[in-house]
Amino acid sequence: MASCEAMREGKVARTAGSGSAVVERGAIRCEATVVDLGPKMPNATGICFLNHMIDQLVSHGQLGIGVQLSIGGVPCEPEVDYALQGAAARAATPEALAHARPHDQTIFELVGEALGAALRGAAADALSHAPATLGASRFCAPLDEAVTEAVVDLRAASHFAFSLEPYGTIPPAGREWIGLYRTAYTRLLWQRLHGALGGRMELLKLRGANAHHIVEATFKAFARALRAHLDAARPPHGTPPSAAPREGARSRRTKETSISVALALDPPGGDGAAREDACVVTVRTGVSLLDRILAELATYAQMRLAVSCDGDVHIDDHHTAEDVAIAVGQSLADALGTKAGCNRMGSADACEGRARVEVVVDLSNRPHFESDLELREEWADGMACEMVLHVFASLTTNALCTVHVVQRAAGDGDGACAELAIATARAYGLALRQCAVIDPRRAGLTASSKGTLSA
Ligand SMILES: O=P(O)(O)OC[C@@H](O)[C@@H](O)c1cnc[nH]1
Repeated sequence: MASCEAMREGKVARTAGSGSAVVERGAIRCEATVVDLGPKMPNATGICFLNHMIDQLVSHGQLGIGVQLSIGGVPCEPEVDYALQGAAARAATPEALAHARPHDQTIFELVGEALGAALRGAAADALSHAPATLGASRFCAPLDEAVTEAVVDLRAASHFAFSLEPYGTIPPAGREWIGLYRTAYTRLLWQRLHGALGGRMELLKLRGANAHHIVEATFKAFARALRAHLDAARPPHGTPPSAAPREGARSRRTKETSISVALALDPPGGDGAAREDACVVTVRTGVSLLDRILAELATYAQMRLAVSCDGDVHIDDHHTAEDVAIAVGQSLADALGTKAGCNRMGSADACEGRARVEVVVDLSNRPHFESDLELREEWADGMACEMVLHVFASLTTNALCTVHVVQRAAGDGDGACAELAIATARAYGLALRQCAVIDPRRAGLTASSKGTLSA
C-alpha cells in the first residue's frame, strides 16, 4: 500500500470494512469510497460506460462504491459524459472523439488508482480475520457469449495478468469505443487498480465476440472473485430466512412423448440438511445416458427431481431426450421464479473418468448455450452423442439461463463421450446450486445491475 501511486499523490483512509481514497493529477481529482456490503452510492467518472462497469462491481460484488471525479473543481454528473453529449457524441468520428476528449487516459488511471486503494481499505477488515490457509479465489463470469475468468488473492505477491483483447470480433481487430469508453484503456484501469490493491490479479477472456459483453463480464468476474475471497477470509454467518419452497412441475403430452417432471430446489430442512435425506432423485426416461445425466445434475445441484417419460424411442432417442430436457428446463425456470435474492451466477468443474469439464451458469433470463466439448463417438450408453449437446442446450434455454461448457480434459476412445457428458452434468449441477442459493445479505434484492431479471 505505502508504495502505491494513490498513496504518494493522494490520501487513503479506512475504517472497518470500508476504505476511501483521493487521487489528483493536474486539474483532475478522483475520490473513491468502498464499503464492504454497503449501500449503493452515486458514481460519476465522467464516462458513462465506466460508471456502468462500476455498477457491476456493486451488484455482483455486493460492494457499496462511490466514485466522484472532478475536472477543474467541477464535479462530473452520474449520467453525463465529461466531454461530449448526445447526438454530437454519436456523430463524432473516432479521430474527432480522441481530439475532443483530452482527459480520458487520466480518468482511467485515476479511477483505477482510487478504486484500488479504496478496495484495499475495505478488504483490510475481512483479511485481518482470514485463516492462514486463505488462498486465491477464482470466478468465471459469463455475459451471453462472453466469459471472463478472474483470479484474486490479496495476500499473494504482486502479480498481474490481463488478456481481454481484442474487444470483439466486428471489426476483426475489435472495437475501439464502447459508447464514449475507449476500450484500450481497460488494461490501464486494471493495471492501476491492481497497483493500488496489490496481490495477485488475473483477468482472462475465455470467450467473447461482443466488446460490451467482454468488458462487462470482466468487471462481473472480478467482483465475484473478490466477493468469494472476502467471504473465504471471513465467512458470512446467518441463515437465509425461510421462504416458500421453490418448486416446479410440468406435464407434457404429444404424439411423440408423454412426460411428467417434478422438481424442488431446496432440500427439506434447508441447505444444512444431510444430503442423503435431502436429495431424492428418480429419472426414468427409457434412455439410459439421459437418465444418468439428469440424475447426476440433480444430485450435484442438491435438488429433488422426479422425471418419467414414455417416449417414441422405437423411432429414435431424439424426441425423448429433447422433450425431457425442455420439460426439466421449464420446471427449473418455474422453481427459480424471479430469482430475487439468489446468488445468480456459479462456476464449477467436475470429473468423470479421464474427463474434466467446467460449467459456468448465469440465471440471466437471456437464454444462451455454448460448448466446446469434443464428442467424437456416435453413441454413448444408449443415446446418440450429438444429443448430449442438444440436451444441455434445451435444458439451458428453457430454464432461461446462460450456460458455458468448457472442456478442460478429455480421454479418447471408447467411453470418452459418456465421461464428458457425466462430468458436464456434475459441473452443471454444482454451478446451478451456487446460482440458486439465496444470499441473505441481498435481502431479497436481485443480483443485477439493472435491478431485475424479470423484464
Ligand atoms: O447482468 P446484469 O443483470 O447485472 O446487467 C446486465 C446489463 O448491463 C444488461 O443490460 C446487458 C446485457 N448485455 C449487456 N449488458
